[in-house]
Amino acid sequence: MNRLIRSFGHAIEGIVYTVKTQRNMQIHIGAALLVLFMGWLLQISWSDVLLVFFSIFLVFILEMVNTAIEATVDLVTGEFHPLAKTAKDVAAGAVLLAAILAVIVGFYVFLEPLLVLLN
Ligand SMILES: Nc1ncnc2c1ncn2[C@@H]1O[C@H](COP(=O)(O)OP(=O)(O)OP(=O)(O)O)[C@@H](O)[C@H]1O
Repeated sequence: MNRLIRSFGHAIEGIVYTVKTQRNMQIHIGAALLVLFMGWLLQISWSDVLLVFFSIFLVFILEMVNTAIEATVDLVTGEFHPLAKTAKDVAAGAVLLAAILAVIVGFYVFLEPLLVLLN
């Protein structure tokens, strides 16, 4: 049980580290809070809330994996290496893809209620 609690503590440390040190993560959190507030204002359906949560968490998760890969690469080498570049670029690309998906979901969920509100 103690081991389980310790693992949980390490996981929380990882989340806190990412939020504290990664500017992109802070931007993702700001954007997520804004989107959730908009969802509340526009009274989007529960299934759309779920969709929004999935996209938000996907971006958070990949930003954390990206941070882990960056730390690992920096641990292994401080020198310029084509494989280090590949590892970091691919990880960053994964975050970008998740962010694009989040924008697509945003359009799908918010476009209609926004148009209704504006009319
Ligand atoms: N050791 C290295 N060898 C080769 N290229 C590298 C190396 N370290 C970084 N790069 C290149 O520089 C880019 C930026 O790397 P860096 O470690 O500064 O990430 P970052 O800009 O802090 O990323 P993020 O904004 O996601 O935190 C990488 O995507 C990669 O193209």
